[in-house]
Amino acid sequence: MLSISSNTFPCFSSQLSVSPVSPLPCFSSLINTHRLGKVNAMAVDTVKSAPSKPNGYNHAALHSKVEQTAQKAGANPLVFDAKFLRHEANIPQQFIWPDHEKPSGNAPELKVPLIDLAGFLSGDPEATKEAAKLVGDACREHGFFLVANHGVGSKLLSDAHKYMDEFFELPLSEKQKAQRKLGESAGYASSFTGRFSSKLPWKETLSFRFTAEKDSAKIVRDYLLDRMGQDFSEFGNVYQSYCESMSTLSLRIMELLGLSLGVKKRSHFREFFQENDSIMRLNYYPPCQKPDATLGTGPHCDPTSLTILHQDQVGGLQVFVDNEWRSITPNSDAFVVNIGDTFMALSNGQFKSCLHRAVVNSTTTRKSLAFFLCPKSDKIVTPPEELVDESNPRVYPDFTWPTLLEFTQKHYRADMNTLDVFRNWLLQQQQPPPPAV
Ligand SMILES: C=C1C[C@]23C[C@H]1CC[C@H]2[C@]1(C)CCC[C@@](C)(C(=O)O)[C@H]1[C@@H]3C(=O)O
Ligand SMILES: O=C(O)CCC(=O)C(=O)O
Ligand SMILES: [Fe+2]
Repeated sequence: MLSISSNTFPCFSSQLSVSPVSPLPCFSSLINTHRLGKVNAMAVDTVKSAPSKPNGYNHAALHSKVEQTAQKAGANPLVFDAKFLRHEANIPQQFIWPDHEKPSGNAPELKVPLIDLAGFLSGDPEATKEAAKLVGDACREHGFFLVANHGVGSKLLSDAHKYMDEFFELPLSEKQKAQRKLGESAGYASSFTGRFSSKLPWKETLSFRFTAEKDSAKIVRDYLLDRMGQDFSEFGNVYQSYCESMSTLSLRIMELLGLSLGVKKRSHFREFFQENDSIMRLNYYPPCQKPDATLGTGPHCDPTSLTILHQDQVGGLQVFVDNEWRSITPNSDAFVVNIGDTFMALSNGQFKSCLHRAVVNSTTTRKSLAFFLCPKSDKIVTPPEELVDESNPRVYPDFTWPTLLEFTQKHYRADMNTLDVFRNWLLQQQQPPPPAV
């Protein structure tokens, strides 16, 4: 029988009153885990949720207390070893999501537009106009669309899936050579057992940084070789090429987004992201014997700018539209593209960063490859002036991506309210201090 006694100290309890730059360390006592040893927890909580987005999802119940769990030297952390857990009839309590967030039955399909990029990529003006219109409609409605004839080779895609399988099938100790450290966004994580102490996602992830800057030409390859050793040279080459293709594709999509928003210079957003500093993430969802009790990835809006996702044939991605969860049917010839919070801010709120999640199943491992486009660190996230006027005043204050990234890695577990909470926090920082007494 699983027993957990979590005794977290609310380090930060008052609303919007924390500095995300210097969290106070605060330790709680042991959490006993299902034959998995013990973990010492550090609860770094944070800012509470701002008023929810008007999409009908039950935000009220989703208070955004972040519990980030740190390992204290000498303690055995909770370990998510899918080799064993995939067969367990009873899953550890930490993976059981609250009732209002549990996946419920069948999610009807969401028909998102499939945009054929062939004409646009070859410079056909009519095809470009048509693609920009479809993209614009989808982004104003929910922010999700598919792209086909995207120019990414099928061999590169199948290699990316093949090497991903090989990596995640390695023994846990091998994968842990690339262990992700607390507060960092790169590395291997078996669930987020060292980071959160409840609502754990039923997944393993491998994340790494990609930058389009010329002097970091082999950043992905070098990282993977450095962490995993020379045997990973082909793995490194494949993911270096994959990220380069994703960066190129996302810049083309940025041009379409510029056209559909009607900005004066159609290359505005393409240029903004030219030297992007992005995150590549491999999501590996093992089977789970209690798929209705847990989630592979919890409900969230991506804090990043644009996500380009390739999901395998298993299915599990769901989007919250018109008050219900809807599924996006896998299509191996297409990428799923979605707007993230940072682009929502860049479009002055016109394009939606929509709530989504990934469910798991009891029989089949599922994989998805997510490229999260992010601006270079010094770029100010501010909408072009033509998107701001008297009837469309500024919705979000200026910020830079590293500030939002740090917010999600250290202070606020990304969910459907990240952008609102972040905006309120930024606005609060800008208030003059109260007069001295
Ligand atoms: C900047 C990021 C944080 C997350 C990875 C990228 C973009 C999406 C974020 C995430 C997927 C949103 C859901 C919660 C999260 C913790 C996860 O389940 O993976 C988020 C990622 C993260 O913080 O690691
Ligand atoms: O696996 C999926 O389909 C979605 C994953 C996701 O939303 C994410 O990694 O941000
Ligand atoms: Fe996502």
